[in-house]
Amino acid sequence: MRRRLAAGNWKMNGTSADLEQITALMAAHPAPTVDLLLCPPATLIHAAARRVADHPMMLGGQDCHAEPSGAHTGDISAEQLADAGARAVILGHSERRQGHAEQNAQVCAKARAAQDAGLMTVICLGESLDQREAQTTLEVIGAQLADSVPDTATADTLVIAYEPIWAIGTGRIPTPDQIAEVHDFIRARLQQRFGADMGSAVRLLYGGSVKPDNAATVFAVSNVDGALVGGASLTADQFSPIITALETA
Ligand SMILES: O=C[C@H](O)COP(=O)(O)O
Repeated sequence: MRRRLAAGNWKMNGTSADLEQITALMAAHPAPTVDLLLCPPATLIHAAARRVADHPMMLGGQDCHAEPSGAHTGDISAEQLADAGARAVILGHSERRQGHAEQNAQVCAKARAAQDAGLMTVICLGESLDQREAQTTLEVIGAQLADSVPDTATADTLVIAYEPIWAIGTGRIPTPDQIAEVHDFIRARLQQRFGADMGSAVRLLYGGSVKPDNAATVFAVSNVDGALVGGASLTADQFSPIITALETA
């Protein structure tokens, strides 16, 4: 039985004043029955970690470098994220793939580094609108999955997030059938590659315009074990009902 996971990605949003949202979220969910992960900007991880000390909420980074240290100005290593209090890291988000030209091989190297640092990895996959319209979605997802996920991944350290690029921040969301098709495909590919036990244990998140009013519909879909939420994770008022929908799904 996979434990569900509600993950929030603040992207490049938030300053120390927004730590109050984390406090409010913990107050609203003192004993969550699903796993919670919040990925604020790196500047807030340490302070956030102090706030969540006595709460099961996990904190995560939004990217890491593949090397543990060195001359990489502006980058952050997985070890540094862990040292700041992170227990997970998002990797291969489409905003990194597009805005920083990240390739699958880089994502894979980062995932290995994150695993070495003891971090859970949330590896993002997703097709563009052009790719969906050209009916190459499964081909694209299959290639990203094969080349972004390291052979050394384990069920405890690997989470996959399916995020169609055209659904991110647009208010446009795939139909339940479209989500099911991709999630079932990812599940089958994981089972083929890693065997039935591990392939069945890896959690699969959907991401892209998840909001309080559509969360229950998304969570009812086959092989959806939770969500990676962007905009609606920025405030406790918006994120809390999504967490509740997952708890009651
Ligand atoms: O990482 C989160 C996703 O990019 C989804 O963002 P969104 O919920 O704002 O569409």
